[in-house]
Formats: sequence, C-alpha cells, structure tokens
Amino acid sequence: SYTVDNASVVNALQAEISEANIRSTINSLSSFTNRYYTTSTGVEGAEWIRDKWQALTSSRSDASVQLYSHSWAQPSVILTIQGQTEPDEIVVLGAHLDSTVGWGTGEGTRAPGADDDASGIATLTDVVNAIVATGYKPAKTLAFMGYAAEEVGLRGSDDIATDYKSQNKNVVGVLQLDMTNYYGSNSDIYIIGDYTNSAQNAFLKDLAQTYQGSLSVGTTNCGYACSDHASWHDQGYAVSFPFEATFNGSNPYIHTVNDTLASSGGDANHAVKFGKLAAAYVAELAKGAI
Ligand SMILES: N[C@H](Cc1ccc(I)cc1)C(=O)NO
Ligand SMILES: [Zn+2]
Ligand SMILES: [Zn+2]
Repeated sequence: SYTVDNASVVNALQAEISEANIRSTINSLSSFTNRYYTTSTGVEGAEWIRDKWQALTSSRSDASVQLYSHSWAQPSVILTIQGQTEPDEIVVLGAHLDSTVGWGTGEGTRAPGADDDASGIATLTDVVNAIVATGYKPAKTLAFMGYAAEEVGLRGSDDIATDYKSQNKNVVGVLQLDMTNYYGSNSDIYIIGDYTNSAQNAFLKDLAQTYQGSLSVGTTNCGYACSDHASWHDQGYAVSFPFEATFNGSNPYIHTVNDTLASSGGDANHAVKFGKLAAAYVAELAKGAI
C-alpha cells in the first residue's frame, strides 16, 4: 500500500530540480550524431551517461554505476543506490538512451532524440543530482536505468526486466520516463493507462497533486507496447508511465532529425514537472531521510 508521509524529503529534493541542469543534459546527449543501438556514437552516448552518473555520485559510498551489456553494441547503464534498511526492496526509475530516425539509421545518420528520449534521461539525471545535493539516503534500494535499444523493440529493458525476474528480484515499483519535454496538450502530465499498474498510477496522481498542486494531471492510452514500461509489465512488476501529452498532442518531431531542444520550445520547463514527480516518487516509495 502507498503512503504519502515524507514531505520534508520530497520538498528538499523538488527544490533541487533545475531547468538549466535538465536542458544542459538534453543538449549534451542530442549533440551525439545519433544514439542508435548499433553505432559507435550509440555506444559513446551510453558511456557519457555512465560517466555522468558516476561523477554525480562519486561522493556516495552507497552508489555504484555499471554498464549492462547486451548482444548488440550499445549497453544499458544502471546506477544503484543501496537502501539503508530495506536493501532487498528495489525501486526502479528508467528512460531509454537510444535514438532513431527510423529504418536505415546507421553510422553517421543524424538522430538527435532530444525529446525521445534525452529528455527522460536528463530528467532522471537531475533527480540523481538532487539526491546527492541533499544527502538523501533511501530506505529501499534505488536503481536508475538508461535502457539501450528501446526503439527497436524495447530490447534493452526486456533483457533487464527478464533478468531481474529470473533472479526473483523484489522490484516494488518502476517508473518510466519517455518524452517529458514537449508541452503539447492541455494538462501538464498524462498518466498512461495501458501496460501499467492502476494502483501505482493513482499513487502517482496523488503525488503530483499533493506536491505540485498547481499541475493538472490527465490520463491517456498508447494502445500498444509503446515504451519500456511494457517490458516490466510483461514480467508482472508494477510500473507507471507519466507522459508529456495525449497521444495526439505528443511531439510530432520524434524519430526525425528535427527532434531537437528547439522544437520542444528551447527550454526544459515541461521536463521540470516530471523531475519533481520522479523525486516525489523516490522519496515516498523508497522512503528514507536526509
Ligand atoms: N512511440 C513511442 C513514443 C510515444 C509514447 C507514448 C505515446 I501516448 C505516444 C508516443 C516511442 O517512440 N518511444 O521511443
Ligand atoms: Zn521513439
Ligand atoms: Zn522513446
């Protein structure tokens, strides 16, 4: 069951979420020619995230960052922050690190993927920064994941979710962030209703309304396995996917050379809402203190 009783930690983490930080990470990631799962720059993009998460958490003895290898070139990245009192219970926050402009993407093809999904990686990266800046220590273990090869069939998250299930890991909840920065519809945050967990979705809506009272939260469906949340759902884990807009209002530039920060409005103001929500999710599901 979900409780909302860690306000001092939520408010401290949310205060650290920074539009400039998120924008900077989006710019860095979208400057790789592409982050396609088979290319050299796709590997470099993953390594950049590993280096960034490692640098952010270098002062934390409870944190470690690993590359997760797959059968293709691009690895996934997993940052683990050990829980203080319930370390066997794991809270997963994920986004995908690959980008595409569709079939034919290859070495040298330009695919910036600023919204899809540098925005998700950048949003999670700022939550990591907030955790370190505040000195927050979770009661449960946190696993931040950058998934490889989402665009070619949710392949990186499928490998990882299947592996976690086969090891019987006690993942108590999963949050997916894929496209957080294109403000395309009337409401601020849309909770995806399919291939997700309805109880956790209600918890997420509660968190948004409790800790970002001015936000409006809607719901929408994908109608198919549209991102990495489906990999976790397929393994029977409770997953939620807060999304930038309705299906029809979502970023029309994705999977093209025009998926740039500029085409998302030139700032990360929309992504900040998701960063604050993810921070609240961490503090209220993984509990712990500063
Ligand atoms: N199709 C997904 C993006 C996507 C996800 C949800 C909705 I509603 C609309 C669009 C994708 O390209 N993920 O990488
Ligand atoms: Zn995509
Ligand atoms: Zn995506």
